[in-house]
Amino acid sequence: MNVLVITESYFGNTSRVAEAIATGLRSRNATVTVAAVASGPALDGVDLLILGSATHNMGLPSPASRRQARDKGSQAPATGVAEWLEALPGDLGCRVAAFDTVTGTGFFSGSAAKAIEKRLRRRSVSVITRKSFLVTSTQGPLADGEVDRAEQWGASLA
Ligand SMILES: Cc1cc2nc3c(=O)[nH]c(=O)nc-3n(C[C@H](O)[C@H](O)[C@H](O)COP(=O)(O)O)c2cc1C
Repeated sequence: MNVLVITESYFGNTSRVAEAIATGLRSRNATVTVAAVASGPALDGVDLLILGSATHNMGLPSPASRRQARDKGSQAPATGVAEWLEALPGDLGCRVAAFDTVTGTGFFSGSAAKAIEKRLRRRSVSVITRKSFLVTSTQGPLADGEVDRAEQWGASLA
């Protein structure tokens, strides 16, 4: 199975989760590529697409939230998952899962993965599953056990 994991990460935590997901998938013999969304990854030959993003202002990062992240010291990419999805053709032609990183798990924390699911639903693409991973602050690090949880989630997707 060919898997592409795409990440939008500002302080490295979402990328760390993506690598752990990839480790889990590879343990089940999947072929996995992890790519930053700003590199404009292509979907050719992909069986499973896993989209992951930091949660900003309860949803997907925007130009304004990227500036806020930059003010907090991040190396903010100029573009993200929202823009990448916008540029895609209607039918992605593969299964899609989504994940995010959040600083809280309550309703008011929001979820970038949920926003991804919503955007895809508008174009009649369903997300097979989504998961949130907890960071201890805006800059991280990830909460205890989240890397293991990400690895297990990855393995479960293969
Ligand atoms: C501008 C901005 C807005 C944020 N808004 C939220 C939010 O609404 N909910 C939340 O749980 N975390 C929020 N966060 C914290 C991010 O979730 C956290 O920075 C991110 O998960 C870290 O992942 P990264 O290292 O991959 O960027 C926000 C962070 C920034 C910079």
